[in-house]
Amino acid sequence: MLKGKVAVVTGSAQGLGKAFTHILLENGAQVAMLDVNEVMGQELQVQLNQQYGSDRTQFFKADVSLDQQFTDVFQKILSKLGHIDVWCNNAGIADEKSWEKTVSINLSGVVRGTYLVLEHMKKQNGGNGGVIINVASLAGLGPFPSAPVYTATKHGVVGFTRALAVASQVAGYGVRINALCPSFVRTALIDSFKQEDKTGQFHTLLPFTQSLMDKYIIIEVEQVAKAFLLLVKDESVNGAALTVTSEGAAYVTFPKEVETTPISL
Ligand SMILES: NC(=O)C1=CN([C@@H]2O[C@H](COP(=O)(O)OP(=O)(O)OC[C@H]3O[C@@H](n4cnc5c(N)ncnc54)[C@H](O)[C@@H]3O)[C@@H](O)[C@H]2O)C=CC1
Ligand SMILES: CCCCCC(=O)CC\C=C/C=C/C=C/[C@@H](O)[C@@H](O)CCCC(=O)O
Repeated sequence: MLKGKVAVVTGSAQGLGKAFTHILLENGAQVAMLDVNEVMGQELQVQLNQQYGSDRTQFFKADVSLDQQFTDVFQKILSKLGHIDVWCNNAGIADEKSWEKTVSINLSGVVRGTYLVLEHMKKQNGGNGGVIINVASLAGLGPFPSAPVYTATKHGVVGFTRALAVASQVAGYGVRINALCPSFVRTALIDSFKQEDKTGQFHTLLPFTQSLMDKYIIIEVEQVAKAFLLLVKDESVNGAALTVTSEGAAYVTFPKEVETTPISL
């Protein structure tokens, strides 16, 4: 039960972020929705307030790639809701043509959101601790050939999450940080990634991408939301990467040492 808890979800106007918002509300939390899409965000807030009660959700427009805007909205959320117990860096895009934008949202936006809330949550600053879930991808664990920059951002999210989780444990922040690594999920993002204005030079790999989608079998947002809730609730989990595929959810076991093959120079 998350009654009395305050959660923030970036990219919550649709897709996975909307599903995370629903499951948080179903479990009693109050949710601050943050998204660059103001129209969809405000429409969803009206729907959710009707479904769960008028004091349960608030929408804030913000672009996670813009430092000052994101910081200002963070302060607004804090002043309105008082404290934050759960933070989900979910906002993300897949655009190999505008690859700098992909990096600034998928990686820089995650770092920015994490550092903003960490200062509030960590016990050294008088915080009450909390949990941060960073949405990566299976492409954060292995190469997704048709989207090398997207792959790089998701690998970065996994690495950043795992490193910060250890730092938090060693420093005694009282904050858990975990990565969520879904396979293909039925949202607008994977549809958009079939368009040449998103795939750029890798448009020729579309048949390969489709074969990968067929191999991994597209899953539904609700399946990923259940895994998300597990990371929110299980206070024993820190520094984990939780995969979600058509076969279910599974924690990644990272090798203690990377396997190498010596060569003579
Ligand atoms: N759909 C999939 O197959 C998978 C998605 N993911 C990740 O899940 C996360 C959510 O993706 P989906 O729900 O599929 O996408 P989506 O496109 O359905 O939703 C993304 C949401 O993020 C918002 N957003 C985009 N840029 C933003 C920005 N700069 N600032 C604030 N909000 C912004 C959009 O307005 C949208 O509401 C992303 O990080 C994505 O990489 C990971 C694995 C699989
Ligand atoms: C760019 C569109 C992104 C869509 C959203 C996602 O994040 C989907 C990620 C889903 C699957 C990624 C699979 C990556 C697999 C690699 O680890 C590697 O196994 C692929 C190599 C090809 C193969 O042998 O299957």
